[in-house]
Amino acid sequence: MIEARGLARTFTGRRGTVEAVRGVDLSVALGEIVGFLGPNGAGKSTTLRMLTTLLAPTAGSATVAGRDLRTDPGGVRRRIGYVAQGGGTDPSVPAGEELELQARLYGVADPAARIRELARRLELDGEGLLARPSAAMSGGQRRRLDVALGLVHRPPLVFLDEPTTGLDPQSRGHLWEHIRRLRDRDGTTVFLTTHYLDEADALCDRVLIIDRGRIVAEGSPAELKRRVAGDVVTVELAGSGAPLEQVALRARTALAGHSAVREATVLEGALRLTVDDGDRSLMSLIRALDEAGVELAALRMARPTLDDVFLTVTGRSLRDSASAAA
Ligand SMILES: Nc1ncnc2c1ncn2[C@@H]1O[C@H](COP(=O)(O)OP(=O)(O)OP(=O)(O)O)[C@@H](O)[C@H]1O
Repeated sequence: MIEARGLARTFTGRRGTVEAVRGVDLSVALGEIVGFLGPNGAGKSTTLRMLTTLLAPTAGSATVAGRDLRTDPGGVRRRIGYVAQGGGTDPSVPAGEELELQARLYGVADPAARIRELARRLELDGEGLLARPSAAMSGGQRRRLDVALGLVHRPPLVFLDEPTTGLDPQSRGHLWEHIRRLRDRDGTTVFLTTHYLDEADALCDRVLIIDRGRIVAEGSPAELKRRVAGDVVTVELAGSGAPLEQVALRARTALAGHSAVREATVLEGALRLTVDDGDRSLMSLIRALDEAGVELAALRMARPTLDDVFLTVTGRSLRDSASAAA
């Protein structure tokens, strides 16, 4: 659905040159929900604006929905939907009229039927809702209207720029459901940007992490977390009279040669392990400790977050970078 090679964009202004996107390669397959994750200013919107023909690349090439970005931008536009950050509705125009105008712009065959269908799917069919201007809607309703506008012409590929920014947790979860249904029911490919770690994790089949204009990691959320960070296992020990620190050191020695253990630290009388594929290695860790006569009080496994992944590949926390730039 998307193949981009060496996509780059430089902005030159009075304050100098900004290399917003520095040679991005990416592939998106049919029917995937792909998340573009990165801190503020990483280059997400610039990449999205290039892929949607709104901004000309300084270098590189891309095929989007089967059309060449440079030679056939009109073809790309007809085949994609784009929902901008903050949407594009006129706050004073009734929602139904906005949808109708959009349907006519794209030459949709039976606009009224398409609008009814979209309103039903995106729960905009409540009492008098389409007669209201977006200024008189809740944040969640307005966002669903933005998405409906991007879908009027049934595009096989839709771009969503920070679709849930500013929404309360309930409305965010609600919109995620709608986005999943787009994929599951219509096979629509979704490419979205976000700086929410939990959103990328919960919603996306695949995540591309961008930092300072470059893609620094990609994979499914589970793959990324497994590949880059391992799992964190905390082993609490039963002393049976012996000082815990001593038992912890014995436990560490027992696991020193274990193939899944990457790192073992004694911390406040417990053993903290970073292990490969915790799900599979947990049983053999317990066995090794048992064979060494180490008595366990409790065992906890925590999954690394996408922030751990970002930390591993960039040396910075995405949370800190995001709040520092905001
Ligand atoms: N028109 C422009 N002129 C100059 N610099 C720009 C322009 N648009 C973007 N930039 C710069 O390019 C870099 C990338 O911006 P971009 O908006 O793509 O980041 P982003 O990852 O989408 O951030 P956010 O999460 O805040 O939307 C930033 O340093 C930004 O200041």
